[in-house]
Amino acid sequence: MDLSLLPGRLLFAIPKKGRLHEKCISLLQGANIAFHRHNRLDIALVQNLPIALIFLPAADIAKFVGEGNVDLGITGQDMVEEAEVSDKVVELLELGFGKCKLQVQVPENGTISSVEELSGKRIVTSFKSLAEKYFRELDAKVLKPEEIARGEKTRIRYVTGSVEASCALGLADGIVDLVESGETMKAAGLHAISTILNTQAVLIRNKNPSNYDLVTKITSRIRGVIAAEKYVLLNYNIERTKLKNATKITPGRQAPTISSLEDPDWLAVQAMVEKSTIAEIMDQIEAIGAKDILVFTISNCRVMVDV
Ligand SMILES: Nc1ncnc2c1ncn2[C@@H]1O[C@H](COP(=O)(O)OP(=O)(O)OP(=O)(O)O)[C@@H](O)[C@H]1O
Ligand SMILES: O=P(O)(O)OC[C@H]1O[C@H](OP(=O)(O)OP(=O)(O)O)[C@H](O)[C@@H]1O
Repeated sequence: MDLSLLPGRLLFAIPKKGRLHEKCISLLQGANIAFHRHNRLDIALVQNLPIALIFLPAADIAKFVGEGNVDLGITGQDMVEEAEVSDKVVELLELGFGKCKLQVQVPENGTISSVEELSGKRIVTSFKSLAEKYFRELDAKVLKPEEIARGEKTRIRYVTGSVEASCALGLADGIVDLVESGETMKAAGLHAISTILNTQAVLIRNKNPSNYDLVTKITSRIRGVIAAEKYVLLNYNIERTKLKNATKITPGRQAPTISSLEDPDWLAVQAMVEKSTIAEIMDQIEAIGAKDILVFTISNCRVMVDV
């Protein structure tokens, strides 16, 4: 990595591959952060802003942002917690993708049905520090001090992947692993008995970024891209007498835009609506008499909404 190119540039770490990578690339495109990544290079200079993109494993980004001199990064909240840097980074935005849960799982046909029964037994995971913290607190409640003093605490073993096979292969009594659809857990004959945390991809910065103004600009652009993906613009016409009922259904983000029509008995309404609810919303307003219902996608925006 040719570090001579970096002075004066904000360092922005992006997952170099894996399930978060593609979404991150489309976020950068939506935020007009233009770059060309040469094959196999882990650094790309942004052409239209003083930024250098650093492509790293998602598992390492939290450490580089929290303890290194990387200013900004995108990774999973689980990675931030696992890296034990949550006190060293500032979470700027939840990005709405990469959602999953870190859960304690045991064999469905086994004898263990609660986490308390796992205290003192064997756990396998790729999230060693999170699992150790969780079971240290559990052991303190469940085990006697003399049992802990005798070393009878829960034993946490680290594996890099295929954690779900650990019970069947006799290495563990339970596992701590991520669950998104639940397919892997089900296929492995496991079920969840406790959730340690919910996680999604986040934009994080370190406590003293090299360029606050640029961090603010990037955050605002990415917030706009996320909001534009989450919302659509709904337009429709409604009789003036039904406006109150209609705007209860489509209150908009701050308030709906109401425009008059040539026909004094009718009004035009425009409101932002969450994409995930648009079909149901259209059903409801059509049922009360809305006409000419049109939905427009938002290519980009700057609105302060929870994303
Ligand atoms: N089903 C899932 N399995 C693993 N990680 C997931 C899942 N769903 C969302 N994530 C998020 O993605 C992060 C893992 O991304 P990462 O790129 O490190 O691994 P990966 O997608 O499994 O790719 P690779 O195995 O090539 O490293 C997790 O920490 C979590 O935040
Ligand atoms: O609930 P699901 O949608 O099935 O996803 C959860 C699985 O995905 C991840 O494994 P990954 O696919 O990254 O492979 P790995 O086991 O090598 O980590 C994770 O470790 C779980 O095993």
